[in-house]
Amino acid sequence: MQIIWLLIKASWISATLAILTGITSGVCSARLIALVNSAISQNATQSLLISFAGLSILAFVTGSLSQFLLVDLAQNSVYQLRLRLSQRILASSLRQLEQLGPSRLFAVLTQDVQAISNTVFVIPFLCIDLAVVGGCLIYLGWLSIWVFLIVVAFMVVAIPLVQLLLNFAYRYLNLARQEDDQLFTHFRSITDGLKELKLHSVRRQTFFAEDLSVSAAKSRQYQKNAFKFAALSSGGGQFLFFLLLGVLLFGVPEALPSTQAVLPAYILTLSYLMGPLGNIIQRLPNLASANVSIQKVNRMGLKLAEHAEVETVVTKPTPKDWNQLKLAGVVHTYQDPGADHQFRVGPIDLTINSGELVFIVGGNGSGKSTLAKLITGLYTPESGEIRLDAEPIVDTNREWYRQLFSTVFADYYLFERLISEEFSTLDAQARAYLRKLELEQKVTVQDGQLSTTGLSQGQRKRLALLSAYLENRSIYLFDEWAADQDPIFREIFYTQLLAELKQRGKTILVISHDDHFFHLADRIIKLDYGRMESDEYLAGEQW
Ligand SMILES: Nc1ncnc2c1ncn2[C@@H]1O[C@H](COP(=O)(O)OP(=O)(O)OP(=O)(O)O)[C@@H](O)[C@H]1O
Repeated sequence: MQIIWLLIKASWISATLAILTGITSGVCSARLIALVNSAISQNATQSLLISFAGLSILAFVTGSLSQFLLVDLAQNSVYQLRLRLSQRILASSLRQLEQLGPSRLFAVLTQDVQAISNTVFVIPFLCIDLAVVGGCLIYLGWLSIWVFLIVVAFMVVAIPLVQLLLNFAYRYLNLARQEDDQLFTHFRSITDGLKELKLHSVRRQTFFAEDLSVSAAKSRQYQKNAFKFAALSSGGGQFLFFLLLGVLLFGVPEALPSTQAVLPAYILTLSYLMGPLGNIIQRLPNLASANVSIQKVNRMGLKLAEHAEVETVVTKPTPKDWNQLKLAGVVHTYQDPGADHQFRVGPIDLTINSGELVFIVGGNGSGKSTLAKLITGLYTPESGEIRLDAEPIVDTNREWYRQLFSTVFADYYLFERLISEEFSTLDAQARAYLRKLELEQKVTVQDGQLSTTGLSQGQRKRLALLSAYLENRSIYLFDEWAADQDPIFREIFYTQLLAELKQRGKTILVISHDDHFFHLADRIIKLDYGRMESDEYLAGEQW
């Protein structure tokens, strides 16, 4: 069971201790049953009373200790799983994550990790139950080896039958989990496409009836089937148990008269066993469901690991005085499985000089944002090379290289926490920029934390610009930054803000469709269908 591995991986010492104390507790419980049997069949003596009291206390202490250890272990393993998975996602290549898609990542991070943590919670109880069952079986063997063999033979037939039913449950849970990925995509459509759905009743009804309801119904059906099979296996287990009692009560005394004396003890012990055995059978479907989730997380984890970037802690300072950033024959191809055609950007040969203001222009879908991801090191070129002066950018220094860039992509994410090299002056700098960006009435800054990000699109983009300003890196990249700005602020951006950055010695790459500001660039690179159509230096000083 993979979930047990999860616990052992969290700490094998605690796991071993928990197992040992759990076994002791189980054996004590079984021994207590044996004592009860003795006390019923003989007279209750002083020594039996002392043993009974001692065993009860030992069963309580070892049982509690085992559960405490397992509770710690269980919670630690869920904690580690959450962190490990998040780290793996952070270490994966951007392209790989784009292909997996946010819905699948989100489903794994929330639903699967939750399913695992819910099941891990019942494992401590399951372990104690298993120990009790084990101890009782040993006692039964000691009472009469023949009856024990009959019980074991019965179990050898009964357990695979129950297991068979559980396998069906397991299969349906797997299908339900796969369908839930699809369902999560529809849930995202509800949250992200709320406006469009509200405004278009036919779209809303079609989406609801043909996408969401279909997916939810499939998931419901799979879950129903899964839990019905699980119920059948649990009920079947109980039925088989009573069948066993019947055989012991009515069949065994006929065949083996010598066992008559131990049968009351047998029946008492087996009846005591029913509780823990029932619990185990009931909890097995939970384990199956957690196993599906673990497989899902592992599969995702493995996939992520396959594409994990070389983890490098950036110790080398980012260069401030570089001269040239060179792309030589750089190519990126989008190879989405299922897509009938590929899109290729490149081969791109391009040299960007330090301090240049470069506009990257071209029609929609010409590859501007892809080129930006290649230049910033977010995409690894599938062929060709990027060099910063003499240094080729490879897997081991790509993380270092990325620290050169401050970006505001078209699909930027705005963090409420600001980061700056100078933490002591961060608030003062941020307030100055808030004034410059005409946001001081809307947002305040305290200890590097923005008071709100709930603003208009254009205002949020200004906050993203503020965040980039504070990072104070060598190269700035703006992907259609001005698209959401009013004409006045658009003008301010092109004529003042870019000029100030240039005066501060920054290299600036601006992806833009605003052709009436193109004359302000030092250089214009035009892309067409993934190729560089032109690279034009503009004469004269515009600033
Ligand atoms: N995540 C993606 N998955 C698959 N293909 C993609 C992806 N992003 C871009 N593409 C492909 O690359 C092409 C260029 O996209 P890109 O975003 O680089 O263009 P762009 O010039 O920035 O366009 P726009 O001006 O519309 O922002 C697209 O037409 C599409 O075929």
